[in-house]
Amino acid sequence: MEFDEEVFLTLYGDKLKKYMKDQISQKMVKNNVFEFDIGEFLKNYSDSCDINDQIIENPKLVEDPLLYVFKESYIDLFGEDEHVKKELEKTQIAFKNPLGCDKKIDEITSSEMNRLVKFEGNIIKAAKVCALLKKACFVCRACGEISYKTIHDYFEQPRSYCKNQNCRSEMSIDYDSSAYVNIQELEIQQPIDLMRNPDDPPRSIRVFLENSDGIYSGRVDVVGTVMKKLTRPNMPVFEIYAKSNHVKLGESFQKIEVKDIINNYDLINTLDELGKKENIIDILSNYLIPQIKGYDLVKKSIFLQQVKACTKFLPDGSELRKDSHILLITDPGIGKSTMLRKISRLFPQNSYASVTTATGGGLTANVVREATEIGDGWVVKPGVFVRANEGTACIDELTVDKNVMKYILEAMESQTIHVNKGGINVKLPARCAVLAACNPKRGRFDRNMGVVEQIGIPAPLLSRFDLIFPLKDSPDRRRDAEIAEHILDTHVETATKNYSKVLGSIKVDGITVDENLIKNYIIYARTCAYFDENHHLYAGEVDERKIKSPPLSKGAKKLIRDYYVDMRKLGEGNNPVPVTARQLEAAIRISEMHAKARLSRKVEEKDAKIAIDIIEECLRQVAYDPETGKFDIDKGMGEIPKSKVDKMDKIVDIIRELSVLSSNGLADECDIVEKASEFQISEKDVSDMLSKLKKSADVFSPKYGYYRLT
Ligand SMILES: Nc1ncnc2c1ncn2[C@@H]1O[C@H](COP(=O)(O)OP(=O)(O)OP(=O)(O)O)[C@@H](O)[C@H]1O
Repeated sequence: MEFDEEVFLTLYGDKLKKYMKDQISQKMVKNNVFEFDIGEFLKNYSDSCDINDQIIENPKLVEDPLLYVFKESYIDLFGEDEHVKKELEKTQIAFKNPLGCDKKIDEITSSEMNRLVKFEGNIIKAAKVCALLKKACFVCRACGEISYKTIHDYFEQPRSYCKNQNCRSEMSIDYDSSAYVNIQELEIQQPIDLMRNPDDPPRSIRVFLENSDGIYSGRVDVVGTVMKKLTRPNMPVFEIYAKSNHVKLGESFQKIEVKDIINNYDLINTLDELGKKENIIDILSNYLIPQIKGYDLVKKSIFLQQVKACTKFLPDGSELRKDSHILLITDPGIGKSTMLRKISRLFPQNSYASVTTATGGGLTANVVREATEIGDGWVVKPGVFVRANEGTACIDELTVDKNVMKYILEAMESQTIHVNKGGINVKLPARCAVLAACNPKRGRFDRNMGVVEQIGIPAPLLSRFDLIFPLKDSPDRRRDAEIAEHILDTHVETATKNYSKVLGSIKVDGITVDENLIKNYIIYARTCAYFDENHHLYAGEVDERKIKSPPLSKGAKKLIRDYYVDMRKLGEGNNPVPVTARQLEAAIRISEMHAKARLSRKVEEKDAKIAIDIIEECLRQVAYDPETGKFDIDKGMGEIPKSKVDKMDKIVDIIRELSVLSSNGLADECDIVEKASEFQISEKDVSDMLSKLKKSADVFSPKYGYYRLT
């Protein structure tokens, strides 16, 4: 359809003028950009629906007549003086809500050239914001004629010739009188949930975003014109890119999904019915990772982690962490990678990475030099934690690289990633739960050693995990037979595509529960959409501060407080310190998750009881000191346990005493061992502690077998 400006203005000029006058008087033009909301216009003028097609087909050609109408509307409203004239010359049109041009990134091909498209994707690269010459002011050096010309194609040298009949000479650009806009170069990747095959390499497209305030991460909706750029001087080969002046941070995935849920009354009734079942959390969590048999408490904790705790904001607007981080330390081959991969595919915001292949920057964010068209080449590349914002970052083989663990600490506590390099200084949101997994230091658990000595994770990072599950692979005839049966059934069902016993859906009192229903249930619980009073809030732009969520009941508060105080009491005197404030907050978070997971309007005592039981079970497995028979949180969080600290002090006293008594000021290791045995400290413990004291430079060994204090 050939575009004719005259015909366009004849057909739509009056309606556009009326619409624009209404819009201009309602909201001032921001950054010289008038957002023309096509959908909104058609609501007012449904008989002009052809305009939508005209705009999609010829976005560049339509801009000028739209601008002409805009200027007329503006002058009708505010009159015209030199200032208004100058401002109007800088104005541009941004298209919003075009109808019928939604594309997936892998569908944006040469057939879309010069057309308007709408697509969504994740920002995987973002350069710094620069200034773009948008409206060139051309001056004729011969006769002084001045004209303005919008630059549509960045890669063509702008040219203009004098319109004066007697002149017609080429004009030159007056850069000082030209109009500029912010521009940012982005690379946007197709989200995994929009891919036909999630295992295919995702497509990405370069986007030049005009009027950008600086956007560096997140899932975005883009409206833009498909353009081309010559890639080689001597071959007609072009790279496709999108030129946009309207990018909107996409609403988080669950908010989009929850809109579908709250409009589906049958689904709401089904979910509400499920929430009433007595042991619904156990049923759903056990079915969450069907291919793995057993580890019910781990699966329950992972299920609750997906539900997330309540969103709470402090008066200063900062958010209290609602994500519980979970660490699995497992013997080889028990299914940790399978569990992480399964969770990473549950929702688009969930991401998976293995530290064997990911760098610290790859997990958090990188600022690197790359070939960009604009800017000085520095680009921000959001990592797994940023891409998992509002979801879960599944990090496998956590301990294979000590350097990587340093990067993760900030992300897990502050839930933001701060990058400041190459002139780019931004804070990226990383409000995600972490589900991490690793093997013990020596590859598998040594039954003679405490768990924490075998973890190899620095204490500050270890203490960020609400729950730590050491999973040992101990041969057990009955359990091994069950797992073997389960694995065999899994293989048979995947081979025959007959998902029945292991991978098929389950019945809960007549309700068929499949993976899709579980996802909906988790979103329904996570967003508290089961509170009717939240439904209208999810209909439009969601303000999380207004979402109602289950408050802690008096009984639950008392239970958590008493648990904390009782366990802290165990730390009195010479006893090890059993819990810290972090475990208290973990108890609050997990109680809230459990209440939400059963669609309860209140966090009750039973939720707090279960949360405390889960935490105690972890403490028992990780922080329990077999020698003293007590909980020692320092042991569980990677510090040296109290009992070891007592023994360590004793060894130091012995070295001090023997050094003073000996002629050369050194304590002989044999004498240390003999003296230590009087305090029930074994030779192995003496040797361990001497090596720890040497490593911490508390003792010095000038020659083999002899020690003195530093
Ligand atoms: N309890 C289980 N139930 C069902 N399948 C299991 C179980 N444990 C292990 N498997 C199977 O064993 C295989 C190994 O699992 P996976 O690769 O996840 O182990 P891993 O713990 O990651 O091993 P590694 O620590 O060596 O990486 C997978 O095919 C998994 O399905």
